[in-house]
Amino acid sequence: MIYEKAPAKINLTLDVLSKRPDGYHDVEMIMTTVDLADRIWLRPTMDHAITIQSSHRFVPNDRKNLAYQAADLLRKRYRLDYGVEITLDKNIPIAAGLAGGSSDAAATLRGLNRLWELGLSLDELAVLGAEIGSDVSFCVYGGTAIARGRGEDITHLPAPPNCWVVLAKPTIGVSTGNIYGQLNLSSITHPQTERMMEALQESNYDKMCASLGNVLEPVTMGLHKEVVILKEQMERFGADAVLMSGSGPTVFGLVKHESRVPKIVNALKGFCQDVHAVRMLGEPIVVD
Ligand SMILES: C[C@@](CO)(OP(=O)(O)O)[C@H](O)COP(=O)(O)OP(=O)(O)OC[C@H]1O[C@@H](n2ccc(N)nc2=O)[C@H](O)[C@@H]1O
Ligand SMILES: Nc1ncnc2c1ncn2[C@@H]1O[C@H](COP(=O)(O)OP(=O)(O)O)[C@@H](O)[C@H]1O
Repeated sequence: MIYEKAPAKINLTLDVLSKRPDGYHDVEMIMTTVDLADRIWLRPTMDHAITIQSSHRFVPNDRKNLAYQAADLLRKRYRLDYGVEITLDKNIPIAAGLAGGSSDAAATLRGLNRLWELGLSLDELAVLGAEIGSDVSFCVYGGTAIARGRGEDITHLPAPPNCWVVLAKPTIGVSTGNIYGQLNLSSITHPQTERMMEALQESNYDKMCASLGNVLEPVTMGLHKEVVILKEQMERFGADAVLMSGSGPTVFGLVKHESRVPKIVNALKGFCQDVHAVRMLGEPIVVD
């Protein structure tokens, strides 16, 4: 039995550069992993089937599950007929902008590479991951990186300065495709991606806070007032800087001083069920 941890990501920046002929968008986004993770167990079976067991009733247990698609892709690409039972212990909120499904797929690729002794590098797994979804390549490595192309072109960056991350997800789901579809490219205020990269190089917390930006935030906020309210509340209760992650609806707040975290968490819990206070992970996943 193989165990893998599948951490969530947040977007420190998210810029959209252009719409592509294939329907996707060219993006430029800085992502980092946080210590909120799904747990995945991979158990070999004799029946040549891929099965999914999940602790969460809204997670599909068939081929719609991104972890299933990861196993299926490896089996087809390397002409294998091994059976595997994939058990998912979900902790990352679903359809939240935190890449939970993508991280499960990435962890399944890493884990099956070990279980089936395929000898693939992380770079090779990241290329395969791009066939499953735009965020899977980043999730194969974890850590901190700038992602370009449709998200699959990864350049590693230094870990962010240490701080707390308070995550809060309102009880609405958003469709990533719908949010990209409603973006008006001619009226975008681009985030300061270069400045964020400098902040990470310099390990400058204040500069990192001042450089947060996500062009999808106004789109999701225009559709869901809950996100606007949550961001305002997090700022009011004392987070140093607040941004929506990915296509949302999760909002995260950066907090330098640990003593301020309980007050923010308790205040948010009054009107939002899904609240987590976690640390940045920041460093890439290490494989033996
Ligand atoms: C917005 C981001 C930011 O990290 O994440 P989430 O909010 O989903 O976590 C990503 O770009 C989401 O990546 P991912 O969730 O893997 O998206 P995919 O399954 O590949 O695509 C879902 C849909 O989003 C749109 N899409 C996605 C990526 C991209 N670069 N351009 C797009 O236009 C397309 O309409 C696509 O059909
Ligand atoms: N392993 C998985 N965990 C969560 N959701 C999954 C998984 N596999 C497929 N999905 C589907 O993907 C959709 C988006 O899931 P998720 O990755 O949690 O969101 P996001 O891309 O916004 O971070 C969900 O609606 C769900 O039906």
